[in-house]
Amino acid sequence: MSTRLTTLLAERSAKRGDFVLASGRRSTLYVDCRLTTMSPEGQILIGREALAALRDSGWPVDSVGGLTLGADPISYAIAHASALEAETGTSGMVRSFTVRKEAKQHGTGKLIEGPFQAGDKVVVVEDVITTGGSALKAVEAIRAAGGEILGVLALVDRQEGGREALEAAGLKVIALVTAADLLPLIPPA
Ligand SMILES: O=P(O)(O)OC[C@H]1O[C@H](OP(=O)(O)OP(=O)(O)O)[C@H](O)[C@@H]1O
Ligand SMILES: O=C(O)c1cc(=O)[nH]c(=O)[nH]1
Repeated sequence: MSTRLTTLLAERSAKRGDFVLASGRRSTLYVDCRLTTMSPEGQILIGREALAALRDSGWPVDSVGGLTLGADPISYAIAHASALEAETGTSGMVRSFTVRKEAKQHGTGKLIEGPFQAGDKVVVVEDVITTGGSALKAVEAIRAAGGEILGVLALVDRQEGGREALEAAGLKVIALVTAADLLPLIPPA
């Protein structure tokens, strides 16, 4: 993990305050990853580093995606980086997709949008893991649609039990940055 990505997350995304989280927990730390993942520099760094982590894992990944919205810019950056890598010749491209929180109520009625295919070997993407509940929701949706889950890739692991919950469900977890990496870089409240 580059110091630059950790620094970007600490400077732009990490906030101290009083926050209610997706799980209903309260926390004095919030990592608004979108401020980093949707920025030009974040897109380049995350695409490059997340793809490198996937390649290092040895997982034969066909596609990446997770529960909208946090996962989306990360998944798309990985797909983009894989296309750039493929231009220089060595590795296969990685498709990206989005898992909606609820199936669309009109049009195609899809829960999973984008070029996901049944039979894909999938890495589930997360921006933040807290309890792991959102990643597990994505895993269920992808399995129900015929995907095979290789593991979970998160930008930030808050180290609050989510990794353990995912591992207990038989899923390997890769995190690019942890709360322990960020906390020393954030000013006290
Ligand atoms: O590990 P968990 O306890 O599930 O918490 C982490 C999730 O919480 C946030 O989603 P949220 O639904 O708040 O936001 P989003 O719609 O902006 O992605 C974040 O993007 C993760 O997906
Ligand atoms: O658990 C959450 O909902 C959560 C934590 C966090 O640090 N950032 C975020 O976007 N969501």
